[in-house]
Amino acid sequence: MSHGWGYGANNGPEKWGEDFPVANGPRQSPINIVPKEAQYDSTLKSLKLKYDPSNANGILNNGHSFQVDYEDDANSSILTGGPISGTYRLKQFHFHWGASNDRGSEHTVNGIKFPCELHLVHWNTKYPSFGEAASQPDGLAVVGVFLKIGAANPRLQKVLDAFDSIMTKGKQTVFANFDPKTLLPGSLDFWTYDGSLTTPPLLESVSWIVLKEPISVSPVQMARFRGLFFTGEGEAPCCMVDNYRPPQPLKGRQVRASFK
Ligand SMILES: COc1ccc(N[C@H](NS(N)(=O)=O)Oc2ccccc2)cc1OC
Ligand SMILES: [Zn+2]
Repeated sequence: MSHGWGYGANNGPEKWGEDFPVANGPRQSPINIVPKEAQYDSTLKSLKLKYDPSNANGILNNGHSFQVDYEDDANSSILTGGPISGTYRLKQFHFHWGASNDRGSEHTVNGIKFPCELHLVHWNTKYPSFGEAASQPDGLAVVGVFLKIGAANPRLQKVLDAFDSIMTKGKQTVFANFDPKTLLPGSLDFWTYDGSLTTPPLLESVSWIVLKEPISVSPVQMARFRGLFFTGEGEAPCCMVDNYRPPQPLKGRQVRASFK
């Protein structure tokens, strides 16, 4: 794959293994979650997310999704508890979505795809940086939240309102004072398993924490996600849709549940 990775026919998930052989590794993500096969683990702690809204530091169209970045030079926006030990700092959050409401999420539940999935990416502070942590088996923790079609979600509004400034690849704009905790559902019940980044470099360093309860998104709000572009200004426009990797083989991994 001479050109960069993406989600098209020539550079999409089926081709990533050419440049990133770990694509066929033992702990790849996402996966299909089968609740009946998940084992309840009473030793799992409750998830603790403590975010400082003032750490929000801009929103960027990176050509694969859009991401909201967070200052991570102190333990002010952190994840603890759940399946992880120690303290993980929030680095950024981003989304994956489909061209239509029948697809878009990366994880699936009993084979069901959601229209969108939110990822909050955190790194283990036992390592000096995100980059260092990303190469360690216990380096990252990503909280995944499903979005399902329903009433318009007012919590998404601030993110959606920034889209006009980040329509094309490489565009970024100011994005301050935002608490991603407002994007979480009422219940923090979760499934957890050992996995990887779902995009190149597909590093097998992620403790996945997928929340059972989805949050809502309206059809109109989903249409706004699809108005973004993979391509840069002045290039032939290609709508930013279907930026998800399909589920990968479980390869014997156990999925644990924090709830009965
Ligand atoms: C802070 O640096 C990184 C952060 C994240 C990811 N990959 C991340 N993987 S995921 N889906 O498993 O969270 O996916 C994307 C997908 C689209 C846009 C941005 C992140 C990769 C990073 O550097 C390589
Ligand atoms: Zn992601």
